[in-house]
Amino acid sequence: MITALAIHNLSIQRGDRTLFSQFSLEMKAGEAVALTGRNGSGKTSLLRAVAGLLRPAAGEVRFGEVEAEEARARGLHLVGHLDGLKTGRTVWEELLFQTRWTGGTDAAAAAALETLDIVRLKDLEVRRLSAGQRRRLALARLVAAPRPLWLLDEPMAPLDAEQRRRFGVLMEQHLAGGGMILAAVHDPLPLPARGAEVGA
Ligand SMILES: Nc1ncnc2c1ncn2[C@@H]1O[C@H](COP(=O)(O)OP(=O)(O)OP(=O)(O)O)[C@@H](O)[C@H]1O
Repeated sequence: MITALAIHNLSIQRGDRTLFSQFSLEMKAGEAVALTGRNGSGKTSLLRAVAGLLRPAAGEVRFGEVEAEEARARGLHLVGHLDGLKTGRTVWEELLFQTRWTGGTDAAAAAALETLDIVRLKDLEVRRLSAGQRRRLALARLVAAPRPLWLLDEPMAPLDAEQRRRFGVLMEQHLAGGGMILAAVHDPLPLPARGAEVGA
């Protein structure tokens, strides 16, 4: 179980540009941090580096006592703004695939449909979903396969007011259960969160 995240002096380069350097942040269980910064400052790149999908030019990421490879394989979820969904599957097929892949049960996937309010979309192809519905499907894996660290890239952006409220409650519950949330946002998170600016 990951109970801490420490990012130390991280630098990220894309092409020949240094997006940011010497970025440091520490978090512990129960905390949320809102990553802010102008478009292109490197928020998405930072989340991908924490998830191990992008190699930083310098610095390190530690997950408390848990070894990085194990933490990344089983201790975190990254929900990006491209959502990572296969558009030809139905909602239920895609959620089952994502849930099994990340270690959740079929029963938990069924419960996640309810939690994210997408039961009636179950048999629809992912390509037919609206942006907000698609995001809710992407977020469903957070509850279908519980993992302590949520890395969220503009999670609320396509959600309407009611769905933002519902997802706010889910985030609160995750934190209350000892989870951590690191979220790239342009609007404030609907819960108490520290701020950290990228590329300032
Ligand atoms: N593979 C790549 N090669 C070169 N540059 C890249 C590559 N991927 C991303 N970039 C650039 O890196 C910069 C940072 O992108 P990133 O998506 O991390 O920013 P962001 O802070 O999340 O932005 P936004 O607020 O617009 O979502 C951008 O200028 C982007 O064009």
